[in-house]
Amino acid sequence: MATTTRTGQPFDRAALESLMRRRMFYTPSFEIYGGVSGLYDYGPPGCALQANIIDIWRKHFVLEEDMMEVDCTMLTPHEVLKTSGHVDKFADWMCKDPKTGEIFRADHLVEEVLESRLKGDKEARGQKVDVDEEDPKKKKKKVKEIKAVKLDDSVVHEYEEILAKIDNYNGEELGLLMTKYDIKNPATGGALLPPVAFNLMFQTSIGPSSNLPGYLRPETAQGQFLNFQKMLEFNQQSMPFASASIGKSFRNEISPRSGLLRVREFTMAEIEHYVDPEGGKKHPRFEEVKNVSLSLLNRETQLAGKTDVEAVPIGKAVETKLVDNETLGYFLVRIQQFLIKLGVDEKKLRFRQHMANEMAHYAADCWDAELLTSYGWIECVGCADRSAYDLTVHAKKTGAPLCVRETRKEPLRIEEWQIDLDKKKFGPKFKKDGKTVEAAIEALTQDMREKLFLDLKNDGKITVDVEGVANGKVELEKAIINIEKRTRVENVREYTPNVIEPSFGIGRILYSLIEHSYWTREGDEARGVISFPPMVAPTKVLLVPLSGVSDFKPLIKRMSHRLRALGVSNRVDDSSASIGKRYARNDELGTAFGITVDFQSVKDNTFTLRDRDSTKQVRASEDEICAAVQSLVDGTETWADIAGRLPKFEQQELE
Ligand SMILES: Nc1ncnc2c1ncn2[C@@H]1O[C@H](COP(=O)(O)OP(=O)(O)OP(=O)(O)O)[C@@H](O)[C@H]1O
Repeated sequence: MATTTRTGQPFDRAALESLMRRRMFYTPSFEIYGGVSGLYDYGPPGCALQANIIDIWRKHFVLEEDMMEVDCTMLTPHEVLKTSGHVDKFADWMCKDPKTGEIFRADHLVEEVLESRLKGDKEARGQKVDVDEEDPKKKKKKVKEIKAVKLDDSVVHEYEEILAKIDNYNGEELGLLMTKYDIKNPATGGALLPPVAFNLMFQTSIGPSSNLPGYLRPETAQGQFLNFQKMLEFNQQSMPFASASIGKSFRNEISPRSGLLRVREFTMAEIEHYVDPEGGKKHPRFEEVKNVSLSLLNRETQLAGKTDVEAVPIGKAVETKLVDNETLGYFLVRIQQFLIKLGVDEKKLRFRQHMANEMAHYAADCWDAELLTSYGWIECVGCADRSAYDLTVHAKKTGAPLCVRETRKEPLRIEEWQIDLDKKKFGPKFKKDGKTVEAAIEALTQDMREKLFLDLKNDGKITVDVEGVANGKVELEKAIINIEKRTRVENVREYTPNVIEPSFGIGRILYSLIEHSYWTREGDEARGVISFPPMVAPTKVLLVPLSGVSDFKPLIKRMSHRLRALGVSNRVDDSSASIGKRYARNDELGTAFGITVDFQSVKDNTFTLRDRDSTKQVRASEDEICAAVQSLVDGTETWADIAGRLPKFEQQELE
């Protein structure tokens, strides 16, 4: 997809990809062995960038929202993921070419084929066509592959509608689409088998005896749910509260693609915010954010085959029930604020609501924060209201009380039908079936009890359906059973909290942020610049001695030491390259500032400080420069503030 940089230039993905490789932001894993698709290693700038993103995430969420962080294991026993539903349902649809053995992810294949036909239609109508490919050779090939075939307007509309809701189809529906639109192996034209489910979890066995099957976790959430009771206790039984976790997750993606955007091992940061389901899932801090507008792409728009977004203040979105509740709305705003703090381009951010089929059956509402990149709109954060599903299924399976018990302010008086059994007669009558019969009686609904009360009154005996006993029915006489309406006083309220879950893919955010921050500075040769906010930049300061003169060395050493003591990362470039070249090399890495040591520095201990984006410089004393850098990095001042109060340094020829 053709996108533009922050300065309005056409975005050149090939140039950025080459920069990423050259400067080792990230690189394919096991490359000298030929690599494995969907696995990447991060190099020094990538690691520093990721660490800074995670650091800001911790401050923005864990610290600001007083969350409880946990670090749970990645190895997870089969039983846990069976209970959560992942063993049966965590799957994508794949289809196989029986002739070549090639495997395609069904929804991606339908998407690609329809998109390419739409491109062919554009070509046939003489319109400009974008080709999504970083490798120039492959790009040329792809352009050649586009067949200029004009489609009927109605078919164009159908294709657009399908593409707008491509995440909404199950395997059967994808199979029908493939038949209806004659979708085959794009390379050979060979017919494909119907889509089958492929579970995305990596299976393993824990321990030497291989009798404890397990998986590498596909998300961090389950570990958090299983610790719910302990965390509630840690929080002095007080609700609402949230846990948070950062760590690796693993998914055996059918066709990893688009660099860091679809990989098989990635860092996730997830929050599980537990809320009382009664009272509309209010959030105590909603008032603070209610006027913040978000760009929302709602479900109805997508169902109509459109992608128009609407800017809506979250207060209004919750009031009109477009967003299900305050807590979900609060987190959508906090997610937006976090992404903008990182330096994401606000114009390339939208929140897309999940369609009914796309959401898990138990979810009340779900929105994805999507970022626009040259690969199209990419889901970077999912934010779902998972209702009480997870805690309920784990509690049911294990018997652990994953619920909240609260003393009621006012005791609750409940009128109800109660049943008493005369155990002395009941036991001998039912013998070995006693427990089964008792359980069936216990499980009778209030309506049923009322009916049985009348039967007992009128006939002196009742008949109860009991599964697992002969005939499936038992008879009980007045002498054994008594049914009465009584008042029960409940002092404690017991409920299973609902969960709002914001789930962040750190790699997707990191890559999208790099795309949003990258541009090229025109000059003798165009040079890449990555304009990360100082707080996010992998390295904050580049220290450059004007030349190799030995007088500069102690000053550089001292400055580096001082900055380190302030917690400001810095690197020295004392190579023989020109100052301009040295700055340019670091602009590519996103290094926010440059400090130059020159002859004047030796004389009066003043230094120049250069801003990466504007290339403007100021000159001031060592103390002033260090203080300025610190406030720029922690975000208390901007470059405009610094340039406004420190003397300008005009010697641009240093560039
Ligand atoms: N294969 C992957 N590679 C990188 N990040 C991923 C991958 N799968 C999921 N994520 C990240 O984890 C977040 C939460 O996961 P979630 O289960 O909601 O994703 P998903 O809906 O399965 O994603 P998709 O539909 O793109 O496969 C996503 O928003 C995304 O940022």
